[in-house]
Amino acid sequence: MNALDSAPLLQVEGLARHYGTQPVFSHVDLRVQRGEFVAIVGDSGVGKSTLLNCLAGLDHWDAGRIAHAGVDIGPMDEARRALWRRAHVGFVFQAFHVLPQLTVAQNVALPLMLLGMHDAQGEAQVQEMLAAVGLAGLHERLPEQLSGGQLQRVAIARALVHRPPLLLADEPTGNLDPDTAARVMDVLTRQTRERGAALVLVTHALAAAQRADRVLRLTAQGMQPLG
Ligand SMILES: Nc1ncnc2c1ncn2[C@@H]1O[C@H](COP(=O)(O)OP(=O)(O)OP(=O)(O)O)[C@@H](O)[C@H]1O
Repeated sequence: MNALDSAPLLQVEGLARHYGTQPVFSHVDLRVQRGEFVAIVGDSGVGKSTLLNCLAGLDHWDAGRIAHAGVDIGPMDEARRALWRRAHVGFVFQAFHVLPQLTVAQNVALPLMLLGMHDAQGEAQVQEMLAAVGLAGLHERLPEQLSGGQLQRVAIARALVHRPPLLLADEPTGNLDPDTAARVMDVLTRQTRERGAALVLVTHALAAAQRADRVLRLTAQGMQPLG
């Protein structure tokens, strides 16, 4: 095993972000190992979504460092970061970003298509993922023919289908009834436990946070273990 393989899957040191002169957070440190599930809680507006966007390389930060498997993503230019994100990150957003003109199955297959992996094996992964989130019979439907909770599950299936090593989820069970929420959490935790992904989940839902290995609270001063 070389030094990069033994590095934490995600390592954040001294991260700080502000909007104009308004600080959002500072001194954020975080290490997440492969196969580990970390939940982040915190008051509304404290910067949880902003932090997740930084971890995905979708937003910039003003101080500190983010490394994935030992690779610093700070110096990467936009194009390189986009390619890196496509292969390495599965992101479940609060807004679903499901493409309205594509069917459910095509939406889920999108990451595989972009990675040139949409072959027979890839299509099997699409079907497997749709079944895992409880959408097996709906693959030919268009997004406009789905409920909010079903759309959320399409977004989750799409985030996981290419088996990325880092999963970032922003309130993934926010629009779901308790049974469906539990099922979605099953899918996320299985991907973490069985495939060794690292999962960072932002949530206000106690049921989701209780499944985590660690729960951390984000405040303006940084991140602390809860309890
Ligand atoms: N484009 C922007 N310009 C200025 N301030 C912003 C901008 N986007 C977000 N903010 C502010 O940054 C802070 C962090 O927002 P963020 O959405 O990350 O919080 P959050 O903890 O995820 O909130 P919630 O739990 O309500 O979703 C908030 O106070 C918000 O008002």
